[in-house]
Amino acid sequence: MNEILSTADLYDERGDELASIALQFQDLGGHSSFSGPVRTVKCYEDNALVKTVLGTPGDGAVLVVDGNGSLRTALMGDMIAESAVANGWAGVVINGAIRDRLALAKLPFGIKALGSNPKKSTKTGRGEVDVPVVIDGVHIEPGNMIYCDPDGILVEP
Ligand SMILES: O=C([O-])CC(=O)C(=O)O
Repeated sequence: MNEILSTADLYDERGDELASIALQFQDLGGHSSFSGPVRTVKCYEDNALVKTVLGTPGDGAVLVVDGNGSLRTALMGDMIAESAVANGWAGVVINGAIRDRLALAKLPFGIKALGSNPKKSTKTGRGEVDVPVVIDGVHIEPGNMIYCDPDGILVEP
């Protein structure tokens, strides 16, 4: 995202055309302002799909991971995040937990997540890729634009 245009400025310009996610995510990456077209993974305490998708070219997209809000296992750590950076992803929004906070904070990457847990996720590959997801009542589809900064998250349908 253009660092000058904040989500608050964007909201003032566009209003309720943009959906705002009220859930209070933490900013855990080295970039706290980021935006891009959405791709999605829906999974539950299993991060094999997150790893696979972030290991493919991101072309500036933001991966929205609907982990159903579980804080019991980490859906991303420093290795997966480093691969995402190398593959050109702009960032991730994880409705769930991450781990390796200290390393993630140093990466040139946007990360919003609910919190952290050192416990690994399973890796069975269960879940879905590029399906519509709902986070805190906001419907998010692959291809929507998402704008993130320290104030919050706006989704453009
Ligand atoms: O492998 C995992 O489940 C997550 C992780 O620790 C990493 O990305 O480094």
